[in-house]
Amino acid sequence: MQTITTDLVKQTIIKRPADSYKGTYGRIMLIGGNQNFGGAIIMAATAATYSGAGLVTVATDPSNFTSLHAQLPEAMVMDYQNTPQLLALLKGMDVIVIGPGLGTEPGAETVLTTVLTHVTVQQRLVLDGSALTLLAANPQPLPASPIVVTPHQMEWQRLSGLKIADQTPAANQVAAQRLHVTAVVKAHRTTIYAGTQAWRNPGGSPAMATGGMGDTLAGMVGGFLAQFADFNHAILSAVYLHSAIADDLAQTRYVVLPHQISAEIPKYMHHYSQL
Ligand SMILES: NC(=O)C1=CN([C@@H]2O[C@H](COP(=O)(O)OP(=O)(O)OC[C@H]3O[C@@H](n4cnc5c(N)ncnc54)[C@H](OP(=O)(O)O)[C@@H]3O)[C@@H](O)[C@H]2O)[C@@H](O)CC1
Ligand SMILES: Nc1ncnc2c1ncn2[C@@H]1O[C@H](COP(=O)(O)OP(=O)(O)O)[C@@H](O)[C@H]1O
Ligand SMILES: [Mg+2]
Repeated sequence: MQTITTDLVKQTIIKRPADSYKGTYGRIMLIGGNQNFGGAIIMAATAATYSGAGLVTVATDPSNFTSLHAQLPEAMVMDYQNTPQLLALLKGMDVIVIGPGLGTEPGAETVLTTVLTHVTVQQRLVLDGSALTLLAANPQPLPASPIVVTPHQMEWQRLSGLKIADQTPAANQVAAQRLHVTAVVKAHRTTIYAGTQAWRNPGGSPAMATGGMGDTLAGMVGGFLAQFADFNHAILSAVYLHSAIADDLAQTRYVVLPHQISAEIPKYMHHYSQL
């Protein structure tokens, strides 16, 4: 297993060409946030936007529109239950993140199925949180698109069938290959599996153990995938930076909040782009 290096991150986060515009940096849709978990999709969308995604659309429960806009006026919104509009907007997306705060009610299952059956091979897909729990409870075929899943250990148990105690690197690798996904198995030391390759994230601390920390990572992964061509390197760089920022903040803080990480992302990306 390789450790993710700063070299990989600095090679991934490149200087922006002068002759570029918002379309250059990707169109991303983040889908989730039911009436109870609006914060999750707000945190994910904030992370995607602060990661530099060019155009951000959030498909969520309408009860979240105002709070989302108060936090993130850069984002566009739509009602995730409006299937015709969802299908129309999905077509133009480069990246789709689904799951943060989506919940597991039947309506959420319908949204997930709509996305899984319409996403194209050109689109990159991030499956997190409730999307993984729904998939595990009711397996359905995954599209041929590049897919990354970002489970915590219980979500990975549900999805892979591996009990937490059995989630060894070798078993995780086999499971990721069987699912045809890149798997970011989150833990104190997160490990990432893609085909025959595996990486270990060197950072992270218990100061990160706050609700929304994974939602923020899912948004960062989506934001990086919207901009950086190499699929796995974009994912690895997002995982690395998420915990690197948290570790720096934790030097003077007992707990690090997800939105504090998002606020730091542009500064850290600038730093790595200059190296
Ligand atoms: N502000 C918001 O809107 C927020 C909304 N959120 C959204 O809520 C949705 C549900 O996501 P979820 O992760 O909260 O619940 P679920 O999938 O049932 O997993 C929890 C179960 O797994 C167990 N467990 C064992 N190991 C574990 C581990 N390493 N890490 C974590 N859990 C571990 C754990 O064990 P226990 O804690 O009981 O010991 C418990 O039994 C999802 O859409 C998410 O995006 C959240 O992000 C919070 C902020
Ligand atoms: N003790 C810890 N050490 C390192 N990282 C941690 C620790 N606790 C939590 N994290 C990180 O926080 C995130 C938690 O993700 P997740 O459980 O999905 O959160 P949520 O769904 O509430 O947003 C993961 O990136 C995980 O690696
Ligand atoms: Mg989560």
